[in-house]
Amino acid sequence: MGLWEAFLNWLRSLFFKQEMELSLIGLQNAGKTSLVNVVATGGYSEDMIPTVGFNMRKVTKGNVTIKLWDLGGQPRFRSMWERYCRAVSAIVYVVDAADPDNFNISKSELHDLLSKPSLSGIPLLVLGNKIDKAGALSKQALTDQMDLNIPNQRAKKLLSALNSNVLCDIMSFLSDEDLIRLLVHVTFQG
Ligand SMILES: Nc1nc2c(ncn2[C@@H]2O[C@H](COP(=O)(O)OP(=O)(O)OP(=O)(O)O)[C@@H](O)[C@H]2O)c(=O)[nH]1
Ligand SMILES: [Mg+2]
Repeated sequence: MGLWEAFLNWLRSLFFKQEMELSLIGLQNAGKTSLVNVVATGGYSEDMIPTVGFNMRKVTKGNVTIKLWDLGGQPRFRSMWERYCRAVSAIVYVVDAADPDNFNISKSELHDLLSKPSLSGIPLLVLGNKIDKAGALSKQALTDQMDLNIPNQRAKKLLSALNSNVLCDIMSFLSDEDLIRLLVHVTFQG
């Protein structure tokens, strides 16, 4: 980063507090609450209980405050997903990349959600979790599996989403290690 740009960023940071809201969704056991815990406290535990309904957590780092809606992934909670995604800055869809038995249902739930007119235009980040496990799909394989290969028009939007502040700020919350563990694909629905 150039000196001038760094200076401008510093100046900006004095005046602007950024706030954003994210919704974490995906099937049960995908690792959403674990991700929230990593972002909020850096802690990770194998001993988790399924989320009933939803949890909300606010995390502040520097000038950025992120409100995280962590939704339950069991079938009985999925009808709430849309309601909690309507007004957010970005949707984070978490997939267990090492659970082939659930890829199809995860894909259909994701595409169901993406077909909702109320959610068009909201950036979507698809995270392939559990890539530490044997047999976890690679980024490309998961992209194919989830049917996220997007035509040219969308690909352009994908690039603009990648460059957008919102997603950059989300990224800056995660350590390199978490990112490598989690990041699979970013796309943009519009
Ligand atoms: N191996 C491995 N296990 C993980 C990872 N992330 C989460 N888990 C485990 O997956 C299990 C489920 O994690 P949760 O975070 O509760 O999953 P969830 O998506 O919040 O589930 P619901 O609340 O039911 O929707 C826990 O036993 C976690 O320890 C990961 O990156 N690798
Ligand atoms: Mg949970």
